[in-house]
Amino acid sequence: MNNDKILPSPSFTLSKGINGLDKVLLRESRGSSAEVYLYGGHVTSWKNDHGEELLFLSSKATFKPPKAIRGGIPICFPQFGSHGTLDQHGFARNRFWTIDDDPPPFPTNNLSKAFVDLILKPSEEDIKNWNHSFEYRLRVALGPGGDLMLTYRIRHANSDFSFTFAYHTYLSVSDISEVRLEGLETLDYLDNLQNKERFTEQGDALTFESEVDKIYLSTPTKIAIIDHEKKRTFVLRKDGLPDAVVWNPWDKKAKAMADFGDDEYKHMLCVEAANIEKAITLKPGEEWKGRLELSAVPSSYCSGQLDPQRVLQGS
Ligand SMILES: O=P(O)(O)OC[C@H]1O[C@H](O)[C@H](O)[C@@H](O)[C@@H]1O
Repeated sequence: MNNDKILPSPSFTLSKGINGLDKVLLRESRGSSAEVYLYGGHVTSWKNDHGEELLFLSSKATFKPPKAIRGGIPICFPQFGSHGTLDQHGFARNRFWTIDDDPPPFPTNNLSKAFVDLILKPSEEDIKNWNHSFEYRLRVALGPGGDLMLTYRIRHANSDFSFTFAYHTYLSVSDISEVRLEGLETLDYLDNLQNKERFTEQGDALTFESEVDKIYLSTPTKIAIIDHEKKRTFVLRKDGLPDAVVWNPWDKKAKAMADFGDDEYKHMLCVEAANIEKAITLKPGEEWKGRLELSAVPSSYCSGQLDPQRVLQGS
C-alpha cells in the first residue's frame, strides 16, 4: 500500500481504511494480525496466523461517523446501554481517538511487539454535556500466539465521576445454533428483554435458539465460546471487568437494524467483558485499569476443561 506510513514505533502501520478513515494495522511475526480504526478506537479485524477472520463485522457496517461501526469491538464508555443519561453506549465509540506517541509505562504485554497505544480525551462539547475531564488510554496488542489483548487505563482530572463500560466484542461463529458458551452457568443476570429484571441461570452451558440480551453479574475471569462446526474455541479472559453481556439480536431485530444483514445474526455472538451493575467511581487523579484477552484455540480444548469450578479458580 503506497499510502502507508511507518511511524517511529516499528510495531504498527497507519493507513487509510474504508471511507478514508485512519486505521492501524498490527501484524505479529507468526502471521496473526489486527486492524484498529482511530474512529471509535475500534478493533474491526482480528485474524489468526492462517488469515482466518475471528471477529464478526457486518457487511452493512457504514463506517460513517457519527454512527458507530457495526461489528468488531466497539468500546462502550462512559456508559453501557441506557444505564445513564448519555446516548446509548456512551460516546467513546463515536469519537476520533489519536495515537498516543508517549504513553506512560505499561506494565503488561511486555512480550508483545505488535501493539498500538491510543488516547481519547473529551472534547469541549463532551465536557459541556458531561462535565468531566478524563484521559482514556487504550493499548491494543497481539501476543506471540496471536492472542488479542486490550487494556484500558482511565485517569481523571476534575470532580469524582462514575462510569459503566463494555468491550462489545462481536465474535465470528459458523452457525449460532452450533455454539455453546461455558463459564456463566448458575450465575445471576439482568435480562434486558425483561425490563432488566434479575434471574438466575440454570446449570447447563448456554446454547442459542432465540434473541438473547443478558448482563451476567460477578462472572469468572474466564469464559469459553465453543464453535462446534468450526472446531474452534474462543477463550475470553478479563481483569477488572466483573460482568459479561451476551447478545444476539436474532431474526426480527436483525431485520430492524439498517447496518446489519438480515441473516447475519447466525454468524455472530457478542460476549462483552463489562462493568455495569456497580459503576466505577474515580476520584480526581485516580486511575482505573481493565483488561480483555481473547484467544482462539482448536476445539480439542473444549467442554470439560472449563468446568465452572476450574473457571472460578482461573486455572
Ligand atoms: O445497536 P447498539 O447501540 O450498537 O447496541 C447493540 C446491543 O448492545 C448490547 O449488547 C445491548 O445489551 C443490547 O441491548 C444492544 O441492542
